[in-house]
Formats: sequence, structure tokens, C-alpha cells
Amino acid sequence: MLPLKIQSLAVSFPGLATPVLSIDALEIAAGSRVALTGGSGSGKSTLLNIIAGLERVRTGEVIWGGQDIARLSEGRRDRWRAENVGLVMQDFHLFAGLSALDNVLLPARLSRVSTPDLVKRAQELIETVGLKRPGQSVETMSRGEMQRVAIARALLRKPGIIIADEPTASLDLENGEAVGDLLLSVAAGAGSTLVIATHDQRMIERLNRRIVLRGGCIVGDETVREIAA
Ligand SMILES: Nc1ncnc2c1ncn2[C@@H]1O[C@H](COP(=O)(O)OP(=O)(O)OP(=O)(O)O)[C@@H](O)[C@H]1O
Repeated sequence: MLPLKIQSLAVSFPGLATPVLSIDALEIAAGSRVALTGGSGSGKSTLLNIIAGLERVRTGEVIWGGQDIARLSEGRRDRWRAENVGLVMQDFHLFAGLSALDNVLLPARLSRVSTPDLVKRAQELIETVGLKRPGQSVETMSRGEMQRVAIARALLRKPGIIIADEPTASLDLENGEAVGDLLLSVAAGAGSTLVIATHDQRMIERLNRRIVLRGGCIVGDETVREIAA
């Protein structure tokens, strides 16, 4: 359960007149399910990279549960990310030559936390995302299959934070729905804070806060009231 607080964040790249991301203040409660929307180039991926600790922050604070990740060295940020964040990025970051199962387990093995229980959970997740061949090498997979491997990997350690960039973009309706179910059920079970950049209207409707970016600024922020079951 981790809340996020961003303050005075500005992200610039050399040669650009204005920052690509500029957020004065943003708070996300622990356990929220946030949809991040906005047109192409509005800053969604940049914001996800920043809150995942993938990119260094030079101006501002990005505080997850009291820890300002902008102040961490790269090595400590990497360790913090491995312990706290499940990531599904657009280019998946899978390792060619390894099977689906080995890709799902690789981060846990690198962090030396792989156990027989975790291997069993990896197998179950692969099945849940609808992959029939856990031993298949990822480079022979379709884009949609690779996406599902990346999702299973992100959810393996029931992370406190789940960050996904267009997680249903390569999937048909049925698999998109299954991936949405899985992200939401793992997030609910682990109390994870979920932040998803998406254009998928069905996915957006399943999330309880909608933040809209334009030109690197927040131009919309709506919390949808929970409907009692
Ligand atoms: N390393 C970089 N150097 C220069 N400009 C960059 C860099 N990375 C991102 N940008 C610019 O920052 C802006 C925001 O990019 P970003 O990828 O965050 O947008 P996005 O909303 O995720 O877009 P899309 O929906 O097309 O993926 C864009 O104008 C992009 O060209």
C-alpha cells in the first residue's frame, strides 16, 4: 500500500523550449486505480518512467510512501524499483532466448528471491494470462503474447505499485479483458496502487481515477465514486 505525492516536478530535455512534463502537485492515495490519458506526446510515458524510478528527476519531488525516489542514487532506485514496482512498458523489456516462464522469473532470480512457491505462482500467472506454452522462447511469440508475458512478470511479486503503459494495446477484446481482470484482481489482492496509461475505454471505465495530460500538464482529474456492490 503506497501513496504517491509529486511536488514541483519539471522534466526537460536539451533543445526543447518548454518542459515535456510540468506538475506542481499531485497526490494519489494508496490502493487507487488511476487511468492516465492524453493525446500522443502529452507526457504519459514520461510520467510513468518518472514515477517508476526509471528516469532521474532533476527538478521536484516524487515521494512514494515517504520515500523521495528523486533523491536516490541510480543503484538504490533500481533496488527500490525491484522491491516495489511491477512494470509493463510499451517495449516489454523481455529477454530473447529465454522462455516465457524464465522471463517471468528472471527479475526474482536476479534479486535472489525465487522460491518454489514463486515458480508455481509464475506458472499460474502464465496460465491466467492465457499463454499455452510456458516453455516457448519469447522471440518466437506474437506481440500480444509478449505483452502477456510482461504482465505476468510484473505481477509475480504482488508489487505495492503497478505501472503499465498501454497494457491492452496489442490484445484482442477477450485477452484485453482478461489482462484487465488480472491487473485489477492482483492490485486489489495486494492493495497495490495501479497507474495505467491507456486509450482503451473499457479499461478506463474500470479504474476509479482519471487523470488527463496535455502538453505535459494535468488538465483533467476526476475521481469516480465507487459503486457499492
Ligand atoms: N529523450 C527525449 N528527448 C527529447 N524529447 C523527448 C524525450 N523523451 C520524450 N520526449 C518528448 O516528450 C514529449 C512527451 O513524450 P511521451 O512519450 O511522454 O508522450 P506520450 O503521451 O506517452 O505519447 P504516446 O501516447 O505517443 O506514447 C514528446 O513530445 C516527446 O517527443
